[in-house]
Amino acid sequence: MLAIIGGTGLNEFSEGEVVGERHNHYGYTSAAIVQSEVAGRSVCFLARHGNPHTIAPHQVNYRANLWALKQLGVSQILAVNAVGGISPAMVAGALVSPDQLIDYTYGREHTLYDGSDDKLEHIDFSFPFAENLRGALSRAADSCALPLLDKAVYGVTQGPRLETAAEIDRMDRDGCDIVGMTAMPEAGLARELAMDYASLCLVVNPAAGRSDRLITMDDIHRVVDTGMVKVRALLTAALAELQ
Ligand SMILES: CSC[C@H]1O[C@H](OP(=O)(O)O)[C@H](O)[C@@H]1O
Ligand code: HPA
Repeated sequence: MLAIIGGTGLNEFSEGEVVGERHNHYGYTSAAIVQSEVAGRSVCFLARHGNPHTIAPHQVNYRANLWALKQLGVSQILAVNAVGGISPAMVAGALVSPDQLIDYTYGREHTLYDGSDDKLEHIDFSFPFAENLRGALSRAADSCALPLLDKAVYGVTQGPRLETAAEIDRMDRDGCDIVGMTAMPEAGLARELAMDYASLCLVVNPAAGRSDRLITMDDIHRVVDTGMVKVRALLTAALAELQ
């Protein structure tokens, strides 16, 4: 089974049946998980920030979300993320499938190996995003004639505030191309649970200090409104690729 985790601007993917439990031993999932048929396959959808969108990125219960998806038999996750653009190619409106990440978050419940049982594994995380899913996204982008940038480092910040210009300069020096607040611990937990995970990012603003304007939510929402139409088309085509 494949799951889509929607972020800013993607609260619903399609109508469907509520499945699974909202509560597990990690607490409550962000929202009910909804299952439906898309492109001839069964897909689960979970709204990361709740529906309506009220949960801040540092307060998302990533462990409950990932655990609940695993219990439903999910083995592949396509995550949707709104991000800021750092490097010049990452302009507002661009679609990006990152191949690497750097985690700048802190204080989040970021692992299932928390001492609550006797288990401990040090998972390999050299390549955080699954190549089979990234390949499907690239083929889907070709079939929809939608440009998709498939090499980018996603820097994950704590939020919910946006970054300072100096923080973005530092992230640029570190090699980050895009910045968001949610890919970790989500991607790490997916790996701990042996689920393939890839991220489809929509660049919704130039990162702090990367344009001559301040960042406003109005500007972001304008990009989200048009960009999510492309995201939905690309996801639907990717699901067909993954049959
Ligand atoms: C200025 S919008 C910030 C918000 O959008 C992104 O969320 P998501 O990855 O769930 O689409 C970013 O990480 C922040 O949480
Ligand atoms: O500029 C940003 N910074 C962090 N997260 C974001 N999510 C969308 N835009 C941004």
